[in-house]
Amino acid sequence: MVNAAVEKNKDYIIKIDNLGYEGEGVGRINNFTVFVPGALPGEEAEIKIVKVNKNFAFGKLNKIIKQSSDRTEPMCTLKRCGGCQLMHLSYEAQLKFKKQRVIDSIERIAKLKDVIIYDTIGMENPYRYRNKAQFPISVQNGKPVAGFYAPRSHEIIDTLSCLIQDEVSDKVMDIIKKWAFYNDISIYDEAAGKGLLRHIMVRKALRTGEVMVAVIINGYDIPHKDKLIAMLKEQVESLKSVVLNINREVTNVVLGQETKVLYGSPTITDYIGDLKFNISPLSFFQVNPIQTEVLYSKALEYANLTGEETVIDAYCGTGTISLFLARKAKKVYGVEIVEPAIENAKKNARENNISNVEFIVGKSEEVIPELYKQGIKADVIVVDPPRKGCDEALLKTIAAMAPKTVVYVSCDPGTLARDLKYLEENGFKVKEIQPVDMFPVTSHVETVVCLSRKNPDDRIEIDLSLDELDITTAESKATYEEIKDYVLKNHSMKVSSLYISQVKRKLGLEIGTSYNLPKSEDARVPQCPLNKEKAITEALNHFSMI
Ligand SMILES: C[S@@+](CC[C@H](N)C(=O)[O-])C[C@H]1O[C@@H](n2cnc3c(N)ncnc32)[C@H](O)[C@@H]1O
Repeated sequence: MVNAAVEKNKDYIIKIDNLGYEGEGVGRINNFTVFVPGALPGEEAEIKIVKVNKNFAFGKLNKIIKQSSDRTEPMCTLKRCGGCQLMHLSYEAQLKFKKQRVIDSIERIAKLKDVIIYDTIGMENPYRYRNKAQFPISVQNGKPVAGFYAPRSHEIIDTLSCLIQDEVSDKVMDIIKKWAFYNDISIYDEAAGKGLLRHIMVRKALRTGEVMVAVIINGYDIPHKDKLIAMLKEQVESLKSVVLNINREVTNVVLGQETKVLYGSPTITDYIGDLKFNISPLSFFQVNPIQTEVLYSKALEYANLTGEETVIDAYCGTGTISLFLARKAKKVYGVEIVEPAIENAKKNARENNISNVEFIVGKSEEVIPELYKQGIKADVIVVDPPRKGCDEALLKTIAAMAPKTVVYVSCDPGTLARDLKYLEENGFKVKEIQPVDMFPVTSHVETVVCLSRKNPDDRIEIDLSLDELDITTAESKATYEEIKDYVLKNHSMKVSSLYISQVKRKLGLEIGTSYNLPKSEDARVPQCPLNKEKAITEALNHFSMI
């Protein structure tokens, strides 16, 4: 693309002003925004422009002319892996960056001023903290490779040792690559949708040391499985479970719905605090067990329970937060969409002798309005949604239920700020915000927020009929603007709200009423071209909306 400000393949000198949300340096050339992965604020660098969009460009770092005092030598030797965006930034500066990201979203999106936002709680050792590794597998030069994708690409960077994973995952990846190579196991080709071996997942329980290996395949079985099990048993200490996960779909989603046990148990066990949890391959379990204790303690503190409260834990996964809360509350309802996670949650409650908790399978935005309809009103509601944030139907129900406290646990400051804005406008006050570093050396930020009802004596201050609650919506909540930004940034194309609506409707997602689409696809209404449809579909995938 020709652009008056910058030219592709040309070298420039740039001053970096700040860090973008994905950890890239951001500066301006001729008043035009340029993202430079690897560059830091305060640095002056020589870069080559590698991509030019209408509103911004990407530069490749050639040489640092003036270095930031926050720069550190990354401990990892992989230069092009897209896994850790901030390893070149001192840990102290990473924590500041994460706090600033939260402040920016709260001010820019939620438009809230004078909110207490604490410093990010970091880790003593910000390496080897993950309890779950999940790598795609592919073939390069005739050999299997596994690792993160290079940034903005589907090229796998073969990772012999990943410094944010437990050492056991390095060992398991090596064993499976060797087993696949020597036994001529076919490897999945993403473009063709053919081949057997797709992904490897390794989970290790921090406290018990138990290890689970999941082999994700585009098929129903693997040849030479006895050899694989023998190799794993011989070399992996505390191997508790080897499973096959069947994923025959042409999709970016890693795990399929069907799992078969090849060896040992279908679950592994770990502890958070003194609570014991069963974890199955499909269930969500926080990946940083040390910081999970910090996060949950904060959530419990914010819930401020006396033993008399009815609590709802929306998006409860395997019931971890629910069980933490149950010991201090009268009754807890946990709601989660993944059925095996709810089965684990029920088992977890039994094994921890906790009986005042009820787990319900379903979408929070459908189940919780239904509970409200049945007359159940929570005193405290905890939400811990995926990145796309809370569905509006759930937020409406929270506003109608008017609990005295809402605790919002979030892994995306943008959607968090959007939802806080809604809650502030509908009866709640944001009291304080605590970022917790769950994902050191990456650009991801986890936050826990305490909100209280603005008028504590007026329980139902929002006149909201249940008919208004769109409890059937399956639509998640990346905004149209977020989808447009994604498409612009990744495909250099502008897409209209109309086109997004058309694609969402085609995919069976509901459309916000404000777009007021015609009942039939009138020939006079412009139709989304295929290339834009593909880009929008990718964005919807990215935001986990499909
Ligand atoms: C960020 S995780 C939180 C899990 C749990 N609170 C924890 O700390 O382990 C989000 C969870 O929401 C679940 N989920 C996603 N969409 C959902 C929905 N619409 N309704 C209920 N649960 C949903 C996911 O399966 C996942 O378990």
